[in-house]
Amino acid sequence: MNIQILHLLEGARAASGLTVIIDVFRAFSLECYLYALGAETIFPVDTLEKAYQYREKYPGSLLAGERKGKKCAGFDFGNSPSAIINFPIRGKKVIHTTSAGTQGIANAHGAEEIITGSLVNASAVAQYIRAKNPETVSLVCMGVGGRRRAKEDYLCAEYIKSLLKQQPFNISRGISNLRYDGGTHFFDPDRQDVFPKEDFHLCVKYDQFPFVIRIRKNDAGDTCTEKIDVL
Ligand SMILES: O=C(O)[C@H](CS(=O)(=O)O)OP(=O)(O)O
Repeated sequence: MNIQILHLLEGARAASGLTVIIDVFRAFSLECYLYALGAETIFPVDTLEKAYQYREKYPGSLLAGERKGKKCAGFDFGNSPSAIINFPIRGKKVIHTTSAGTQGIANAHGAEEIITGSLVNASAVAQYIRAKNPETVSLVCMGVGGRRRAKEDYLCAEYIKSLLKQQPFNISRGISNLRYDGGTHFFDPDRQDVFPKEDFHLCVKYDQFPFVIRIRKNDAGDTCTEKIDVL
């Protein structure tokens, strides 16, 4: 198994084989929490226009996501896991657009298969890959806005790689360091309305979900996701 770690939007475009689009803060952590709360499916989209269009197309659906971290106009919620915990999600379709994570999915044209990656389901991702045993695995770290590298996504990629290679890895120490490099904005008192510290804690609870999120097309040909239990 050839494992490559790629970065940002250009990394998504270069990805091949079984591709894991990684976004720890916060897109794919949020999606795991949405599925854990019973979401029926999630539509990851790149543009706001498509998000609003899908809301019309799929009556009763919810809109989630951000631009510059902030909830978009007319959306039901932003990109914050802590904000959805008490929201009635069960059975809902959720349309999700973000600056980095969902852009990675939209740009991974060369991938054979796409799943999402985050610390909260990292072991499940590794288990899924091991079971499939593909020739090539691309771990794509989406970073900040898909344009600037971020420590948390690289940490997640290295962790998944270590699990695949069955090599020791100190994930707890890596997570402790994120508090000071990668996740500092969650501890800025002036930005708690957009990046609450609860989100940091929810996004770094590693290996809590025993499922992966796989990208597929629905009957209408729209890109959506499905939750696959693996552990
Ligand atoms: O909402 C987030 O945490 C980020 C904003 S940005 O990429 O740091 O500008 O979006 P995401 O797509 O989840 O990385």
